[in-house]
Amino acid sequence: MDINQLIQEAERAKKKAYAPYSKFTVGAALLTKDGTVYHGCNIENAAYSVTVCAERVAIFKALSEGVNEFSALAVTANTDRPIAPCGACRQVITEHCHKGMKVIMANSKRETHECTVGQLLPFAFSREDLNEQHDE
Ligand SMILES: O=c1ccn([C@H]2C[C@H](O)[C@@H](CO)O2)c(=O)[nH]1
Ligand SMILES: [Zn+2]
Repeated sequence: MDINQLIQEAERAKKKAYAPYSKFTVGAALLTKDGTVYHGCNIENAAYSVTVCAERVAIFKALSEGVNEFSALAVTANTDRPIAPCGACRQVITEHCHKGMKVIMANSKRETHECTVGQLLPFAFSREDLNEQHDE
């Protein structure tokens, strides 16, 4: 699966978005090591803060099926520049995807921007920081 195909999968996922409040639809496509693609779309809620982004939906779908080895993530929306995942999603992506994994950001004009997970969230707080947890 090449990058353009993965973006196309993200575009398909975007069509399923449930975004009646923002009207801002987002699609994500998560490629697993074995070549399976998990789709994600944003799912909003009348209690706005309960909304889940497309990226996290894709990751949580895979994890909930016992799949946790990923090789690329594509995200797309109707933005002027290729859509950049929000901070909450960057934290979740960092927890479950290796540092060198490619993140492909795109928009509906098929403009793209690529970076690695490590570049997406430098100096990330991670599970390693919890190892030496002491009370004062
Ligand atoms: O990277 C992003 C940024 C935003 N959203 C969603 C959340 C909300 O439903 C809407 C507007 O923020 O877009 C995503 O799914 N992914
Ligand atoms: Zn997000």
